[in-house]
Amino acid sequence: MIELRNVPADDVDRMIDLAATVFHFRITDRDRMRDWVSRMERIGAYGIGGPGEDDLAGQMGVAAQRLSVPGGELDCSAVTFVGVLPTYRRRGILSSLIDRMHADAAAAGRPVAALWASEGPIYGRYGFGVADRRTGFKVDTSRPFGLRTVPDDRPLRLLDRERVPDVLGPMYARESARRPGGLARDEWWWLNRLVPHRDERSPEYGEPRVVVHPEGYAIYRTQGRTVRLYDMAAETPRVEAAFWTYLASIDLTHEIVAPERPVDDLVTRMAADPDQVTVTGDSAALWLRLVDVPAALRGRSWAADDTFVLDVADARIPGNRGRWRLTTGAAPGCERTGDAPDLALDVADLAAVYLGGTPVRTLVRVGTVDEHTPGAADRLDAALAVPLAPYTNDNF
Ligand SMILES: CC(=O)SCCNC(=O)CCNC(=O)[C@H](O)C(C)(C)COP(=O)(O)OP(=O)(O)OC[C@H]1O[C@@H](n2cnc3c(N)ncnc32)[C@H](O)[C@@H]1OP(=O)(O)O
Repeated sequence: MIELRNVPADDVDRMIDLAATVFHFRITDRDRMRDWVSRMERIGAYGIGGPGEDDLAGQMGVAAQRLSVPGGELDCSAVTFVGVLPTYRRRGILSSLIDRMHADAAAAGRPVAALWASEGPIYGRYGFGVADRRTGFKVDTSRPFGLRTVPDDRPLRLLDRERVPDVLGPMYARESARRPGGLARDEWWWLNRLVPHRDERSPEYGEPRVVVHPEGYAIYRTQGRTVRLYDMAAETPRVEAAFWTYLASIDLTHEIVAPERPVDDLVTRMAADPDQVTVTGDSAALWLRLVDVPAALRGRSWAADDTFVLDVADARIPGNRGRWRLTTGAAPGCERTGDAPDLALDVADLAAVYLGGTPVRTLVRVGTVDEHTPGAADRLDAALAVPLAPYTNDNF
């Protein structure tokens, strides 16, 4: 029998061991991991009455987060550290952890949940959709890297790592207000996840370097002739051009790799010689779940005044199912209705379009959204439109 319980603080090490087993990693810094897991809400699936009495068979961590959405922020359950031991897999433990997480999020008044998936096929069945993507670039800087955008010429300066939370925090908050998909970063997150002394995933890279401008920052590391960009925020394209120019002109380096950039990053268009920029990847980033559909739809701003009837399917949260009259515009509304739907879609597809990263029109073409009223998909896209593509750079 499996019983779900909150994991007490003195079981945090068991969670870390379980994670190392299921994700196949060696624990190199248990203290830092303990710090991180201790800060989460923790749900454990304990095996009761079997041979492994009181086994921790499965687990989920949930951080109480804030997700930037068009026009503001929403409380969000940020789901992480999910695992089920190989000896307990495929008996419904993950499904029960997800149901418990949904119930907890609803009770805490969090209209959305979000996660990064270890594998693409896992979370769609639970109503998660890919809300934003990341693009990777490689820039050849073995010859001068000219830009068509005139860089902002105010001076850049290097910043000590310890000052990162204070100096970059407000800049990141402004970036999140401009661009949906950002998660709140506290001091611990900045120091331990954005600028740790060592990048555990790519330990060949050196110490983090942080370069700041009055209207932005870039975090990078170097290794041999390569500059790797980790994070960048720029309030204007000219500031962004200043950072690309800086990164391209670091002495003794020949290339920039930037594997985790927004899909609308300007570097490909700014480059005077487009052949110097290669797109190296495109991958799913944040998976979003609308736990409370009407609250989530009322909780973002909209780019056009319109009204839609949406027929929403949801295999796991009955309260979301059925027809909703969505009013977009200055005073958004979302109420139940019996009227005929303009569009019918699964809650996972509603999550995929929610931040403006995927056009509804595209999902109609894919065949997963039904357009009952001709033109409704285009109208909803106009209402969902955002000036900057959604982007999440915190893989939690
Ligand atoms: C946010 C994060 O932390 S992402 C990290 C997720 N964790 C991992 O990838 C670590 C390694 N894997 C595991 O620990 C486990 O296999 C888990 C957590 C992915 C799945 O746990 P389980 O308890 O086995 O899942 P559960 O039995 O509830 O499966 C429910 C359904 O999802 C399906 N499913 C589960 N995992 C997978 C998968 N990796 N790929 C495809 N389908 C899957 C099952 O087949 C089942 O389908 P069904 O309802 O049609 O029969």
